[in-house]
Amino acid sequence: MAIKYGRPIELREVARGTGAAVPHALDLTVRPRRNRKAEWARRMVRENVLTTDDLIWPLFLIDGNNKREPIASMPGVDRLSVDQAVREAERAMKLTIPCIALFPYTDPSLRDEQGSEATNPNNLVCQTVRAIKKEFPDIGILCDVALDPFTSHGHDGLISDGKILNDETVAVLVRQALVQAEAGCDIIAPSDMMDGRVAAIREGLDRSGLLDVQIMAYAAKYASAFYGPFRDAIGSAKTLTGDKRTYQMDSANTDEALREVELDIAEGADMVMVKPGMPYLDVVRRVKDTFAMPTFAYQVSGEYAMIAAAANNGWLDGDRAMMESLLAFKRAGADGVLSYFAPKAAEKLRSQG
Ligand SMILES: NCC(=O)CCC(=O)O
Ligand SMILES: [Mg+2]
Repeated sequence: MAIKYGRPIELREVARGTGAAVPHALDLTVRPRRNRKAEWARRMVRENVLTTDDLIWPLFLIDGNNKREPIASMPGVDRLSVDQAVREAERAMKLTIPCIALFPYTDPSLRDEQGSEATNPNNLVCQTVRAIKKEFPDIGILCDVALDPFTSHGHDGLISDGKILNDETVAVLVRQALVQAEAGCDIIAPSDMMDGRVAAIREGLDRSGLLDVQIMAYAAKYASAFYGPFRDAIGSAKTLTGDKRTYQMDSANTDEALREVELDIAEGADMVMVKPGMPYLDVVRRVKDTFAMPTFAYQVSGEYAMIAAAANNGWLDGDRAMMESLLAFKRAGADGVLSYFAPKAAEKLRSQG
């Protein structure tokens, strides 16, 4: 007898004699709805759970003091001055969110062709890392490595004749990773998609004695339309020339994602990431099943904006859509999610006890 998912396929033939006793009842041995009949029953058979441990909270930084600047395309998300970022780190601690991620809005006067501010040991990111670590040494801090918040052209790397240079960029990224790690950052997260950057950064960290600094590689990062609001947030939307398709992945591909992830693991990544999130859950599943590595997904700004905007219009229940979208990452096999919903979701999870 053929068996599928633990049950004989010919079940209907073998299971029943004369049918059910209740009038009008269908002759069904198996009724999947029984396991959904009450909340306690649903809890008993629930396969995946979201907890605050699954959340990484990205924060946007801006120069100044006691400043919070709303981002129009990301309702509910602000750019924060260093002191305010410290307060949000405290909020994350209290909500038991294990890790925050930092993204700077660099003053336009500090942006140049080379993204020089990226390697300034006193840039906004490094200042914030030091300020947070001083007050809250026990929260994890992730810093992005890429040049786009710092370049006048909005690209993640150095440009020559319209071409993004790989190897020259990697050398700068190593220096960027080092200033961040020296400031006290716990996880270096290269998001630039240059080839060979994970190996180069690992070597740079090890040579500087920063052996415990982890690397979370944005291993499969796609050239996506869903990054729009993020580019508003860091101020690169207006300046970006062209697109990022010569370094970020083509959304049509998944085998290529496996090759990218495999390379980053071989080069020393401790954790890998797929980005964006919701439109790429198939990639998350394949990566997790293939490599069994700590696997993260980034629910990016456009995904946040879609849900937030629809909720603000009364078109869907924002809280339920948020929780459903986050649980979907767990179902796809992710160990955690970078999400702008992190504090709101954590508050909800904690109120549910
Ligand atoms: N390197 C970080 C990002 O590009 C974030 C994109 C987004 O949230 O849209
Ligand atoms: Mg790669």
